[in-house]
Amino acid sequence: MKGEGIPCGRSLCGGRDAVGSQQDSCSKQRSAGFRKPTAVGKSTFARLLQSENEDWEVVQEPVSKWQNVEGASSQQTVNNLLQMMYQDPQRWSYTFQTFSCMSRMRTQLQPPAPRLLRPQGTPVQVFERSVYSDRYVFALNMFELGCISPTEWAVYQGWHSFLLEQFGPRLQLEGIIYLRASPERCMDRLRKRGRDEEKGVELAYLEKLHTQHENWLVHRSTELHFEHLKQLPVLVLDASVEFEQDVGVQEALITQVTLPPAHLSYALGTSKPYGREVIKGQLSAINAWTPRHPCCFTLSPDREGEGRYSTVSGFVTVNVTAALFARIEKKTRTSSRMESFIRAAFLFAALFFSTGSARSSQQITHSGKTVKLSGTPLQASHHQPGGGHVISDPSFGFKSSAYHPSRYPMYMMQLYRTFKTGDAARTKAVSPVWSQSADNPALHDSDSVLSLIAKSCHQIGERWTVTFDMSSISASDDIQLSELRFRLPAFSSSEQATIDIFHSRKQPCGPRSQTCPEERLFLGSFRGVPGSGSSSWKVFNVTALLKFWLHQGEPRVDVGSGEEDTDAPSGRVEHPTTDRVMMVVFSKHSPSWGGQHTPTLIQTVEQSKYAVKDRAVGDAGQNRRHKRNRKDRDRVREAVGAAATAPQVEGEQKPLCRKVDMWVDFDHIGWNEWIVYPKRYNAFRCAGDCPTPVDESFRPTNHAYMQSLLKLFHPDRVSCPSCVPTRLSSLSMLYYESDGVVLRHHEDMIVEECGCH
Ligand SMILES: Nc1ncnc2c1ncn2[C@@H]1O[C@H](COP(=O)(O)OP(=O)(O)O)[C@@H](O)[C@H]1O
Ligand SMILES: Nc1nc2c(ncn2[C@H]2C[C@H](O)[C@@H](COP(=O)(O)O)O2)c(=O)[nH]1
Repeated sequence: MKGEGIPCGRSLCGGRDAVGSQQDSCSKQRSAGFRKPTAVGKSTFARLLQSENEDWEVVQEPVSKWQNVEGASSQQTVNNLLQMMYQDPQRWSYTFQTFSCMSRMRTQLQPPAPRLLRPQGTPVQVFERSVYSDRYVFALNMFELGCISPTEWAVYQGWHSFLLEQFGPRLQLEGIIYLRASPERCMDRLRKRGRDEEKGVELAYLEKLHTQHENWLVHRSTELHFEHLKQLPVLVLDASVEFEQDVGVQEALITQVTLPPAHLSYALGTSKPYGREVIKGQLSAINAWTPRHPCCFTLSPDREGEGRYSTVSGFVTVNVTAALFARIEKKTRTSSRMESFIRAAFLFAALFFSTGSARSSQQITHSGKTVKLSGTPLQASHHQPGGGHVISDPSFGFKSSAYHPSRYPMYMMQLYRTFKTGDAARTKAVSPVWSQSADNPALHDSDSVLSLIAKSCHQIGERWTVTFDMSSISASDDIQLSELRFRLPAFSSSEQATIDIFHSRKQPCGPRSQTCPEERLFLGSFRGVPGSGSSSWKVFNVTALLKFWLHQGEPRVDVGSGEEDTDAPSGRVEHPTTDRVMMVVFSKHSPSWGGQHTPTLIQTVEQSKYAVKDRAVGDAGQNRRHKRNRKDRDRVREAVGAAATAPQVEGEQKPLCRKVDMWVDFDHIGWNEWIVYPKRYNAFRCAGDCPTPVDESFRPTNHAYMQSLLKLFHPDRVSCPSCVPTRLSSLSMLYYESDGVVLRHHEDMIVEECGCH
């Protein structure tokens, strides 16, 4: 194993070649110029995170301490251990790892900054690397390179395990963010940084470090010695993108870190006393956020026995940051704010990598006891040359991307996030945080939010014309609020603007037609003052205008050819629309408006052009899909709660009716391309026998009770009552519909309770 895969041009551990067999093997296996790797952009990204939210504290890696090792008295000679390690790795690697690990330990143990201990807020500590990367990346790497001898490695591991056990939960993390970029990209950034000590670092070394990170965080093949670490959620971000200057990419990355799991706030925000089962259910809901990889938040065994959690005061409701790291804690047990805060410690484990992928998850700590959350890939975002982003399969780079070609509307992601966080009572309320009409009570009745990107936007002097395809808004939508939003510098700098709004839908056209006839309907016009307010989004309430058009209006029809630009008057300026000009419609589906019922998920799927597109593939595709579906079904089956699927030992009593896990991964059912969030959720299901006679705890109907009595007295006459869902809850989903993205609540998606009926 030692030195395996290491380029061996020159010795990495130069200078010690002649010292014994261990050193010999080292010198043979290591390539020359081993210097330090890294520079993926951890510090840069960490600064970004910190600037995003004042509740976040980024604790930097103590590199300066390594560069200036002070003697016992601070007057003594100062040594640059980092440089010594790079210059003579064989001599200094063990010493370096001892020192780096101790300094990391100190950093992780230090109390959070006082500003984080305010009574409000949801503090999160973010560490640049940790005692775990010290061992499972760097020290291991040095050992494999032969720069640390087997004896040194054994000694290192001995004290590392001992100390970590001693400090226990104080050193535990709640999540890992793996910034992933190719070794080549890291090399570029390392050169750009131009640190003296790193001048001799070669690509081969970065590649080796890359492999260590991949083994630990992606392939999960590194042997770990701490149970909690095995469950630790890992969010992989594509750090190869140039995010330093690009606000859009920054937003996309930050959103991935902070996007909350579905139902998190619900889980943490209600005010009833919690029983263990309730907590479990809530945790499962939180887990819904973590698609793809089984498991996540579970109660640790030591919590199981307790049976009852505290009231709501025992919970910290976290806003965005809670997404990754929520710590359930009981105020009655915690003596200080410091103990009770949400210590969402990230480890910037990653440094040097190839194309990105994402896993995310978390661990909740409750006064030293832990509830673990392990995770799944989040969407990784590629920056497109055109300035937009596409969301691709998180495992891109390893398997084919499934991405939606259109821009992933940041606004909707934020709205989803806000909505989830504010979904305290799992009502149908839509959080108005992102709306200027925040105090509009009508919003609380909305059950869907549709965002439409303008098809075009142009300006002639003070007159602005925006065109949307409104076909996805139906008369049965009871519009609660509609906002026209602009984020265009030219618009913001205008003193006055007259805005004309059009609806237009391209007519179906022949396969060869370039220009299809286009019918434009004039919705209305209004005057506004864009320059007011400091927000970058200029928002206008167009609810009345849209309602009028939908229900009473006699729209003016303006038939165009699709080539209207040709006779455009001079002075006309076209503006970009993606993420810049949009209409957001909050509505409630009302049968009274259109005589229909709220669309069921089945109707939604049937009407979805994405789903239709999927069905339209030819026979070959069909066959492939069938095969895949079979595989997927198998996978789904695997994901179903182990307890429920475990084979029954003959004669052993079957478990009684209860709720068990049933993970629905939208990828596995071919819906991943149109569902944005969640990618996976725990729908639960009911499994087990109904006893005869059935008792109250199974919430039987009278009929079921009678049936169970009959079964008791005449076993052959009737079957037992069935174990079925007796209470279901809704799931909020963000998905593409027509040309927009919609946030909608679908009823009866999650089993809350099972019983015998
Ligand atoms: N996403 C990025 N795009 C372009 N340059 C970057 C990016 N991230 C970091 N850099 C640059 O790369 C160099 C190393 O970044 P730094 O944040 O110090 O890395 P690390 O903390 O991981 O060692 C710096 O010069 C920084 O300006
Ligand atoms: N041999 C080790 N080198 C390490 C360790 N931790 C960090 N480093 C190196 C890598 C860089 O040269 C420098 C700091 O890196 P950043 O990329 O974070 O700026 O220190 C270690 O544990 N062992």
